Amino acid sequence: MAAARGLVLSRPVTFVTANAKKLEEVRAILGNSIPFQSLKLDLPELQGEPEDISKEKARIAALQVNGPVLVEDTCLCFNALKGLPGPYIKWFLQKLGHEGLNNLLMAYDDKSAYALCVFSFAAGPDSEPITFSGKTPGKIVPPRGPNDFGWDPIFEPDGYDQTYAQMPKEEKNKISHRSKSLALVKSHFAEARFTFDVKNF
Ligand SMILES: O=c1nc[nH]c2c1ncn2[C@H]1C[C@H](O)[C@@H](COP(=O)(O)OP(=O)(O)OP(=O)(O)O)O1
Ligand SMILES: [Mg+2]
Repeated sequence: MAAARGLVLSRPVTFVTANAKKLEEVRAILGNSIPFQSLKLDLPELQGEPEDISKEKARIAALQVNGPVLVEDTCLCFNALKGLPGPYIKWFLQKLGHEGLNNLLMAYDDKSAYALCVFSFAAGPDSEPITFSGKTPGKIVPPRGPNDFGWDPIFEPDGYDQTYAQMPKEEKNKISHRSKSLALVKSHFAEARFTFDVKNF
């Protein structure tokens, strides 16, 4: 029955990430719009363009899970640095900290930046992943607010006088790179009329 209406996923989608904070936000943003389970795996990451990195994560995840997966890769891109650190932000943050990231822009007047989240969905190990990108523009500022998620304290989205870290979670989740990307994932699932074979869950 369901098969005639669209692609049937015989298993729930597994969101694969090693980052508990990402998972928390994805849960809050998706609610029960897409049933998913999560798996904590630190997937290897290619170097290159954000979409390619995200797609490759999805391929590896789908092989490991042997079923439908969602993954995402998040970038923080400084316009003065032509988009860097971009996908390498994790290592820049780890080595330089918030202050060092601010210092990278010391030589430039342009402190503008954007947060980019690229989700990839692979229906299984033999399917080509599809990507969904969400971008939120802002600027890099000295850290303000709680230091509990990555570079949130140094990213002030355009139109706000608070950093991501200072904003209430619901507010961040309304405007974030992650929520914009997930909005596209949701509409893809709605349009593709994915149905879930519930008895297999
Ligand atoms: O909304 C965010 N607000 C602040 N910081 C954030 C956000 N989202 C990711 N981040 C941090 C985590 C990591 O330092 C880097 C992205 O790297 P990225 O490879 O995508 O994340 P990850 O390795 O922590 O988890 P995963 O296992 O899903 O790859 O930026
Ligand atoms: Mg990662």
